[in-house]
Amino acid sequence: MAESGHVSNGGTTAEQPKGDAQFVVVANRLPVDKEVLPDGTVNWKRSPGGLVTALEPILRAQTGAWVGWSGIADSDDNPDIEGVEIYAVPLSTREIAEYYEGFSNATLWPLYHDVIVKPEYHREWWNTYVEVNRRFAEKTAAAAAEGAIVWIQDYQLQLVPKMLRMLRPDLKIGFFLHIPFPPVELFMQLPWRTEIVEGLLGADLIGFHLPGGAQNFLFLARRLAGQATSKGSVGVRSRFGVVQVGFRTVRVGAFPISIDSGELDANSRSKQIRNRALEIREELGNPKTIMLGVDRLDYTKGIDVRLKALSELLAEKRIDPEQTVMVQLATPSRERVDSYVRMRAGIEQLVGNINGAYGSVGQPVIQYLHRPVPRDELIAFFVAADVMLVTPLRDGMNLVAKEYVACRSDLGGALVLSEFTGAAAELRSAYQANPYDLDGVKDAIVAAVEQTQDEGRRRMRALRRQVLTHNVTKWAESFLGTLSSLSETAADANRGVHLVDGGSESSGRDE
Ligand SMILES: Nc1ncnc2c1ncn2[C@@H]1O[C@H](COP(=O)(O)OP(=O)(O)O)[C@@H](O)[C@H]1O
Ligand SMILES: O=P(O)(O)OC[C@H]1O[C@H](O[C@H]2O[C@H](CO)[C@@H](O)[C@H](O)[C@H]2O)[C@H](O)[C@@H](O)[C@@H]1O
Repeated sequence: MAESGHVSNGGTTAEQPKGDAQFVVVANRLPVDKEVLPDGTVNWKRSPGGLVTALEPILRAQTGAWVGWSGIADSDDNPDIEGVEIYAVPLSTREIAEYYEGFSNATLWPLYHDVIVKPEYHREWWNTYVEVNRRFAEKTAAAAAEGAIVWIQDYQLQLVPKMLRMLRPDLKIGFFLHIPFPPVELFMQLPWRTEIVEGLLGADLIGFHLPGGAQNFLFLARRLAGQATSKGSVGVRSRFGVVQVGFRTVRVGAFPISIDSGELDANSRSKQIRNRALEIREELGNPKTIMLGVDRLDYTKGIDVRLKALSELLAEKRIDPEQTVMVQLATPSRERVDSYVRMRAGIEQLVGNINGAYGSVGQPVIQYLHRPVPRDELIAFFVAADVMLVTPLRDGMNLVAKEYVACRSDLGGALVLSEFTGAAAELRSAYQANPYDLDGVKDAIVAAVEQTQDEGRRRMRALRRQVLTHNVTKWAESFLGTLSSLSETAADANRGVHLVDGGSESSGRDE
């Protein structure tokens, strides 16, 4: 890899225009969604995600800026948000097809999620990914003040750290990956694997949800970028890995994201939500058991897994269709990507098959909504659900699992959770199962349905202890605290760390 310090000496220009933001967040999407009211007026609504909730106060407390795309094709909208400078990066229809739907969501997304569907490798998609990442880097360089802290988010922007460092070596740059970082054998498929690893190594701190992702990355930094790295195990918010890039030291760590658990806990206790939860149960025909799934409609989420498990349990009469209703809330997602179109058809066919076989007139076993549900309604569903089904084949974290737990101050309900979510590492008291083992999933569902009240309360208490003490603010503070405190010099940074020399691409495996 071209050592960034070296490149920056030759490649940066003193005249690079600078902005005034001391803290800059860079993400594929802006923190607001455009809403056109019936009278034609435009309103920009804050996006509901946890990332926005956690970062907004940090952005407002200083001169903060957010660089991102508005989510609309060919738009030069640059919304005004009080307290945060917005730097919109416009994307053309072609760029959305090639950078967002193509390279981000039909190449990287399936590759990083265990190749559940086959990743597509197209050179023109890659070229557009490079172009768009460059545009994000340039916008960020223009927004950031001298010495500012910049936090780049996620797989859509993995080249931005290096591009930005070349433009602005004065910045402190953090990067966080919200999806899993794959095992070496899968990552090696990527024709542009070295460029991606080198792109990330432009950061001072690279964060993953889990230590396993951090360790996969360290191996690849040694193997593909030929850099010396630390070899010991990475801890959670501790024992950071080290990559020595020339005179620069890059830290690599695990920072599991969370939710605004306090706010959800408080909202879910309100009388209005409690009443709505009771109403939902009534509307569903007062079944003994309400099961719930809440997901973006994505093949990684294992919606088919839970439907197949339920179908077999109904066939084996281990679950009574007269006493059970499953609600599946599915937000439309990436609807122009082929694999999503196929998956939606498959899920809707399964829902139809199950209702056809086990439902009765006016009483389907599965109630399926293909649309986002307003936040308060979603909270009421969490409060109403006896069994929450979270069964992804692979998921970086899965915030839904944590949201369910935060909403159960009554200590009711049970969480069935795939082992292959990031959340499984923290939510040990859930009914965990391997989503590829259908019998295991079925047993977990039955155990959750049949749990005694005492057992349920014991498990939920333990889950809530974890979720309420580790909220999204703690996540942001632990990442940004680590980034701000990093030592400037390699000598300081590496004190006591044993580094293993890197091998080049052609030298074969070094372990
Ligand atoms: N049908 C839905 N209606 C409203 N919100 C939803 C729906 N499905 C998912 N969400 C919200 O979207 C977020 C999903 O986050 P997460 O589980 O981490 O998965 P991902 O980010 O991959 O979609 C959660 O905050 C969840 O409440
Ligand atoms: O922006 P979209 O293409 O509509 O997709 C929505 C987001 O999906 C991904 O979420 C991930 O981040 C969550 C929070 O860290 C994590 O819990 C989940 O497991 C991940 O799948 C994606 O990473 C985001 O960039 C997207 O905006």
